[in-house]
Parts: sequence; C-alpha cells; structure tokens
Amino acid sequence: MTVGTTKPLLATVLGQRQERPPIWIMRQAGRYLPEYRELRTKAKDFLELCYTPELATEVTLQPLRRFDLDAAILFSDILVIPDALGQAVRFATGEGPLLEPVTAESIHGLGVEGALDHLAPVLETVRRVRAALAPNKTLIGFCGSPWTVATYMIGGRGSPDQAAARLFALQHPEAFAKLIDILVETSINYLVAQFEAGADVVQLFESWALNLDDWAFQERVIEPNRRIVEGVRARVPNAPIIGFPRGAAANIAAYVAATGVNAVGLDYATPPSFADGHLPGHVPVQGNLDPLRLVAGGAQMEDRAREIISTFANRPHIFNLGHGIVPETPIAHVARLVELVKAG
Ligand SMILES: Cc1c2[nH]c(c1CCC(=O)O)Cc1[nH]c(c(CCC(=O)O)c1C)Cc1[nH]c(c(CCC(=O)O)c1C)Cc1[nH]c(c(C)c1CCC(=O)O)C2
Repeated sequence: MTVGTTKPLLATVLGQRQERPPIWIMRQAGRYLPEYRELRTKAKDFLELCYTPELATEVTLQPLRRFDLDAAILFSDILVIPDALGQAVRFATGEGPLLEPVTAESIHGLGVEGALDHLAPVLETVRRVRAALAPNKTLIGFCGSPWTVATYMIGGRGSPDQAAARLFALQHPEAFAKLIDILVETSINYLVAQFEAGADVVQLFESWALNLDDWAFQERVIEPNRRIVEGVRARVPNAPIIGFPRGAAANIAAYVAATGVNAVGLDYATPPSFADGHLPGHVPVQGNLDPLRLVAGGAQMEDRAREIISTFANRPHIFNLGHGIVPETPIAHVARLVELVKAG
C-alpha cells in the first residue's frame, strides 16, 4: 500500500498514471480457458471449487501463466456470502446460480456470526496466491456489493430487471434494510480478512447498479458502498478499493464522490469521453472494452482499445473490459489485446 510500490496496477489505483495502462480482465479465470474447464471437473460442483484452496489457487493463477496481465483476481464468487450466511445456493450447469429466496421473515435468521469461519478456505486461497505471485503483480480481492448480492438472495436467480428485489425493497423496507445491514457488516469483515491474508486491492462488484431511480440508487448503491469503504478503512487504513457500479450511467460521478472509492470501473455503455469529462482528473478509471469486441477481434477490437487508451491518456487508467469475458472468447484475441495494451 506504499506509494513507492513496484506494482503498476496497485500504483494506478492509488492515483499514479503509468506510461502504458496496466491490464487485467474481468472474470479472467473461467470457461474460455481449456485448463479451467479441465480443472473444473476435479470438484463436484462450482462452490466446492471455490472452497478448495489448492484448486482455487491454481485457477487464479492460470490466466497469468498465459498472458502478461498485471493482476491476479482471487478465484471465488460473489455468492459465497449468501452461502456463508446459511442460504441454500447452487450453481446449475447452463442455468447460472439458483438460491432459495429469502423472505421478510427468514432474513432475521441469517447466520452472521459463523459467516467468516465458513469463508476460511477462500482466505487460505488468498494467502497461497500471495505467496505464489511475482512481486510486480497486484492481487485483487473482491466481494459483491450489498444490492447486487441482495438481488440474487431475494430473486433466487439472476434476472434482466431485478424486479423481485426492487419490489421487495419498496414493500418490506425494514426487512430490506436489515438485509443490507447484514451484507454490509459481513462484507466489511470479509474484505478486511482478504487484506490481512494478502490482497493488495479489493473490488466491489455492483453488477446490478442499473434499473434504479435516483432515490433507489442513493439508498441501495451509494450508501451501502460508502459504508463498506468507511468500515474497511477503519480497520485497514487507506485500503485501496475499486468500485464497479455497472449501469451507474449519469450517477457515476456521484458514486465516486460519495463512496470514497479510489478508482471506478466503467461498463462498456459509458462513453469514455463522458467519464473523462465528468470525473475529476485525479480519479483512476478502469475499463471499458465491450467483451464482444474481444470475441470478434481484429479492427473491431484494436481500434476501439486504442481509442479508450487515448481518451484516458491524461489520467490514471487500468485497461479492462466493461464487463466479464465470455466463454466463447478466442484465446488468441486475449493474447493480442494484452500485447496491444502493453506495446501500443
Ligand atoms: C454477478 C456475478 C456473479 N459472480 C461474479 C459476479 C460479478 C461480476 C459480473 O457482473 O459478471 C464475480 C465472479 N465470479 C467468478 C469470479 C472469479 C474471478 C475472476 O474474475 O476470474 C468473479 C470475480 C467466477 C465464476 N462464477 C461463475 C463461473 C462459471 C461457473 C462454472 O465454471 O460453471 C465462474 C468462473 C458462475 C456465476 N456466478 C455468478 C453468475 C451470474 C454466474 C453464472 C454465469 C457465468 O457462468 O458466468 C454471479
């Protein structure tokens, strides 16, 4: 966390612009890699993979063995928190996550006390990755932001408009506030433990910051993210934190100012020129290539990547996608993108 760090990506989060932007790729460990698909068969299900440090460490490191990325991101999932709180969570092949939805009553029975113990194997993975990582590589830890995690806990699955959670928040404001309190507290404990285990930076994945009116954005996105930043920094002074409020759109500058995150991840629908014009010049940005440009490759990818880099040339910038890499992505295109970002 020192300003004189030898890690270009960490230095960028801390506000130091680099000659060329450092790069990592959202969801960089995953199904587009044959070695991931192969290792995945060694665990009986996805959560077991997340809770087996030996396997999770290997999966975390796989993308760095192939590509000259500047960071490793802990291999886990945002839904280990509901699992740790005692909610039934499973990952059905081809269907994504399925949870037994919480109710206004069942929220009060969530197991806050035992949650961190349940996550001990993930923290062991952080320690092992830390020990294996070269000194110039940044280790990124993460959790889901409370609203995003709550949308899965309430809706029981991903949905295009998060309608179940949006209605629940309006019809059961007290139970909803209780759920957010539980998620804020558990996330603070979990992120502090990740820093103690060796994470350099953490990212808050607010993947469902869209579809909210401005009151709801303030209450469900800004305020819980702000409380997490404050709570983590009370125990890890100056903890470096990236916020990724996907879909924040016109709320992006308010999100940065009010939460206190060091850096902000931009989704691919945010015009780089809009972000550059609306965020103070010292604020580091991360992003924001459309993942499908990485699937297509060629000029569709390269011209846009160069444009993003040049738009952010005067501020600290971490190159990334504007959302997660998709399984169909050709590995050669990832290699080319990393080469382009590193070499121009
Ligand atoms: C919303 C969300 C989830 N998980 C995550 C988010 C936020 C980022 C985003 O918006 O994409 C975050 C996440 N999930 C995973 C990571 C690992 C680290 C990395 O980025 O490499 C991270 C950072 C592994 C994973 N998480 C999941 C997989 C695929 C599981 C498998 O191997 O079958 C992986 C590698 C499963 C998962 N997990 C989740 C969904 C919706 C799915 C199913 C869809 C999918 O498969 O991509 C919830």
